[in-house]
Amino acid sequence: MPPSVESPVQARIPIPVPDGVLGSGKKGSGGVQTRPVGRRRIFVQTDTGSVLGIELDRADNAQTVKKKMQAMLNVPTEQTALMFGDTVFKGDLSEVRNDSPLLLTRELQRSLSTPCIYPSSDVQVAMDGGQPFEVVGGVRCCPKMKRILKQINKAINCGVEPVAVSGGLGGAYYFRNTNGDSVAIVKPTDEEPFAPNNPKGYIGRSLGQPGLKKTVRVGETGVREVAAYLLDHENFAKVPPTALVKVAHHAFHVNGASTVRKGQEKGIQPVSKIASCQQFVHHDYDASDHGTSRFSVAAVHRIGILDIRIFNTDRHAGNILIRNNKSLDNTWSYSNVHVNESLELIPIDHGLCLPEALEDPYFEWLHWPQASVPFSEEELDYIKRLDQHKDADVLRRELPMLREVCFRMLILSTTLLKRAAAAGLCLAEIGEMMSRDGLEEASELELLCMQAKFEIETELLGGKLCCDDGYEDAAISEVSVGEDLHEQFEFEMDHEFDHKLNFMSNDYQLFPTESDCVGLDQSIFPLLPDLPAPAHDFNFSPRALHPSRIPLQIWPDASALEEDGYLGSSRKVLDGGSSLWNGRIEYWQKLIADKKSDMKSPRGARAERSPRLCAEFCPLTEEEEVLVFADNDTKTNDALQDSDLISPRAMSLRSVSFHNRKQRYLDGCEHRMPASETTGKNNANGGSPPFSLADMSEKEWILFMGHFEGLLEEALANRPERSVNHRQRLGISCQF
Ligand SMILES: Nc1ncnc2c1ncn2[C@@H]1O[C@H](COP(=O)(O)OP(=O)(O)OP(=O)(O)O)[C@@H](O)[C@H]1O
Repeated sequence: MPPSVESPVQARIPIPVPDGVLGSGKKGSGGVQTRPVGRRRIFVQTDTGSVLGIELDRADNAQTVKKKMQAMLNVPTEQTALMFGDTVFKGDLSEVRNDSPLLLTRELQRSLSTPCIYPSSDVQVAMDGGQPFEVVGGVRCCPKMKRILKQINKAINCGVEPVAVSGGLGGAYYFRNTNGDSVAIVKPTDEEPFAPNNPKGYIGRSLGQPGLKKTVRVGETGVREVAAYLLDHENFAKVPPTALVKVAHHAFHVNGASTVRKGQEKGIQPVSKIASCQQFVHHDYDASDHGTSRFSVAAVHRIGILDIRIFNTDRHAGNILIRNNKSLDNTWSYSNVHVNESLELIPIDHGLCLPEALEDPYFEWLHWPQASVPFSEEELDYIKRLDQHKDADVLRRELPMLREVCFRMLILSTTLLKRAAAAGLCLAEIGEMMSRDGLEEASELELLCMQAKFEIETELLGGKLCCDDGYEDAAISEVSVGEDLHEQFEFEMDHEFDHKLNFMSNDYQLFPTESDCVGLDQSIFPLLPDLPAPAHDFNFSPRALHPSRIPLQIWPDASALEEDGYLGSSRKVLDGGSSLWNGRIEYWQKLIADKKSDMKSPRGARAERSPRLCAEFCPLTEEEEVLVFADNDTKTNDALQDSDLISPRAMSLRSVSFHNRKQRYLDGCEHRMPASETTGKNNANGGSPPFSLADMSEKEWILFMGHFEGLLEEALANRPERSVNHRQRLGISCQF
């Protein structure tokens, strides 16, 4: 049977086997459940949008599928990969489920400027014999959606046309019932901004390449819309029912297609696409048309809680629809907030949530007064009942085409929400922790993540140091696991990220504050804030981060140390692993704080500024050993803080207030990062390069979350009183 040709669809993948490990598990063998092998139909989509419906036989494998694609669509099979989500099929296809859409894409998608090839206009389009609307993801939880789709199918068969939506950057269509009322908004994935068939001129990238937000790929917003609905338990935030559908209609836009191609002539089948389909919500206006101070606290909190969980990067006012429900008319005041209960807030457009890296989120509500009102008991109870690992499993099951890193993002941000809410933070404070303060600054959350990652890499490497250069050990090779798909995404940001991590390392270890150095001869401190930029030929990857290298790359004349023979002996010091390493850092800080006056010679001072070298010069006393290594022992830490043995600045970094740490980090970047690194080369949206959760192995991810939770707890414990911020924000940002 010849394969039928379909229009662009988004890759759909079979259900992965959840492994239950922190909800972050690798997919099972092949990443999919084993299903009985037999004749199946799959959809294969090229990254330019063309789709083939292919009947799979037992004997078929990745190569035979590629050959069929070549025969029908004239797509080259060389250097292409057949994939869904994170999984790449090299041969066997026995685990692919019926109706799974796969993506055939070029293996080396290195550059955003790669020219886009559009579907050739002579492609024949054929229907697969089904209804115009068929669900391919997310409907199991949504009987309401089934009813809506039934209405639409009936209307389409009666000739009711959809209406193109004029607003927004992507292609969207209101589908109607037989009465002509809009019942759903449909957004085809290949009409997203930058996608090949965008009707508004925002084209130029292939499916799978970084999209409008670099951390969400072109063609992958639809599945996120569904994810937001599935995560909105109890319809707490009122996300309208949403499903992923395969829908065929000639009204859809196909760039470069003739009228005939679009199927407007009799006998020509309409194009079908993969799209998100969301219930149409009757509304009066959106939040950009209305003064926000009359929104109820509860309504704002509900949307805010969702936004934090899903790490929404696109909650602008236009994405909150307002319905004036007169039957609920009830106006009341809380503090300075005058609330009108009749205004119902409905969140829409969640295509840019669950990014593949820590973006700068966008929360329109961040400075609304309602966000500074403490959570209610009901809200706290809801947050407490959230289970990020179960949520990740729900998404794995219902939307297996979502990438693993999205599940990690969900786990990370829900963990933040739960911990922060339990610690008494209000919505605005949690939102602020996630938000960057200006384009170039990292958020508190990013800094926590960077520190957690730094700690685990140090830990993994510290435990493995040995011989030779110590880089090619098991720990490092695990760290280096990088899948092709992630490499594409990381390609452009690796360089910046390397620098950022380096600077962070510098900050932690070799960046005393000015007060530490009062009275010292500045000329003997080449590492003060006017430190020259690090040597650019020292551009190691975070994956190859190695404690013994850290001081070298910022040490202006490291070769001199090598000549003096310091480096060889200092390696021994590191053999004890990260706690020893941390201990040396603390000890070095102590030296800076307590022994300033003893630093007589440049060489002596220089040596004492190195945590590795200080161990050679000034071994710890027994008492100091106890104190310095009691990193996680609060009791001892308290005792340490009270004692005069070590100055406050010499305490563990964990006891340094987070804001100070952030400031030092940012100051460090400012002083040390050359202009070319801070401008123009960052992500497409401007700002700091995002922190990626993708390049961690399973083992690292588990370790990472452990460290992250510990650091988060300490950061929360060290925060200033909430009420102070609360009052300030109410007074400054709102007018009533
Ligand atoms: N569920 C819905 N019910 C009613 N109208 C909707 C719904 N979802 C979206 N709309 C309308 O369609 C418009 C475009 O939708 P949406 O904002 O989701 O598209 P977009 O292309 O992602 O937009 P943007 O470029 O603003 O992110 C919205 O401004 C809104 O008026």
